[in-house]
Amino acid sequence: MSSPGFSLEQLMELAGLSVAEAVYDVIVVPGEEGGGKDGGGGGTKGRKKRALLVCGPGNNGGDGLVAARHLVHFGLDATVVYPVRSTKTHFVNLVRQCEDVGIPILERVPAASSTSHACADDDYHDDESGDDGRGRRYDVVVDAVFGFSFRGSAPREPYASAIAAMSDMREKDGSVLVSVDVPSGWDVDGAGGDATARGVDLVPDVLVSLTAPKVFARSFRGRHFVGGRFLPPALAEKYGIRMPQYPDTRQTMEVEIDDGKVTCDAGVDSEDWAAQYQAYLDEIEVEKKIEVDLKDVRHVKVEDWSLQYAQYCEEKEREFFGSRKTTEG
Ligand SMILES: NC(=O)C1=CN([C@@H]2O[C@H](COP(=O)(O)OP(=O)(O)OC[C@H]3O[C@@H](n4cnc5c(N)ncnc54)[C@H](O)[C@@H]3O)[C@@H](O)[C@H]2O)[C@H](O)CC1
Repeated sequence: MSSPGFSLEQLMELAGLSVAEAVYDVIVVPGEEGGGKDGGGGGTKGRKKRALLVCGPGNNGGDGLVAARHLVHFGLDATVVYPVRSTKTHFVNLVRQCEDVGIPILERVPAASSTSHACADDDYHDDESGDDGRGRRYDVVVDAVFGFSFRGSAPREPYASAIAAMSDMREKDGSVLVSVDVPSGWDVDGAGGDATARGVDLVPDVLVSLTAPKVFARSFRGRHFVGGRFLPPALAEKYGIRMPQYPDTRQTMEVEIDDGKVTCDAGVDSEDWAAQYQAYLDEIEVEKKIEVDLKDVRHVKVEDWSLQYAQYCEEKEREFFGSRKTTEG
């Protein structure tokens, strides 16, 4: 089988673009002040919509950096929080690309606007802390702290505080909270409630699943987009991965998973897709035939993802056909 041949950089660019598209759809209302096609996402009338993107140490954080840049191109005002900067060249470049379009890079999540002026801690009023001192309210906060490689019982600092601060902004400022791939601190194979039990109090309004929804998403109750339109159809077909039928040029589509039932109302063949996707979920749950679902692929290190993915598929193919020969023969 030939490798899909994508580099991590390419996948991340497409993933981040999907996130930006979903964020735009959620917060920019056409015709409203500061939104809509006539004025762009930032609009020429009213103030620009403001996005705060909180980026973690891994590739989930990279998706956030990419999304920030696209949001600026879409006309929004973006600010990035990147507490611990990766020294990998690609990430250094992503930060530079953000700075080149005027995105401030902060080290800490600013206090919610409703508390910032009352905050006794003067740290909150210097550039290092992140608060611009104007009690700025963000229309949307993007949680790109941890994705599918989050491990352990609880997030370590500085991320535990960053996650708590995002929740605070949602509660106190009414910012829309959008999580990238997996809400930070949630168990990718568990249910959302598990996180609360572990003291992670983050409940996003919106989830953008990349490539395919992970297991926890069955219990997610907010708005749910699937993005990351890059899996070659032949590969998806060969391994039974039901991909969304993205409409026209869209990078995302909105879906609904309600008590395990998948529905979606966007685009071409969406009804077929919903049925197929439901079958896929059932299949991976019960049959465990060729397990090339993304739940397993996530254990592959994302660096050199495409090569390892191809090797993984080959291995599964050998296992499947090998065992079938033994059973049949
Ligand atoms: N689906 C796709 O095809 C693509 C998905 N992408 C995104 O990549 C992330 C997964 O990236 P990865 O680098 O493997 O991991 P994370 O970003 O989730 O985090 C790893 C990072 O976090 C640290 N860490 C883990 N647990 C803890 C903890 N308890 N406390 C503190 N720190 C922790 C760990 O040390 C690492 O530094 C996926 O979800 C998508 O968003 C790609 O962009 C490409 C395509």
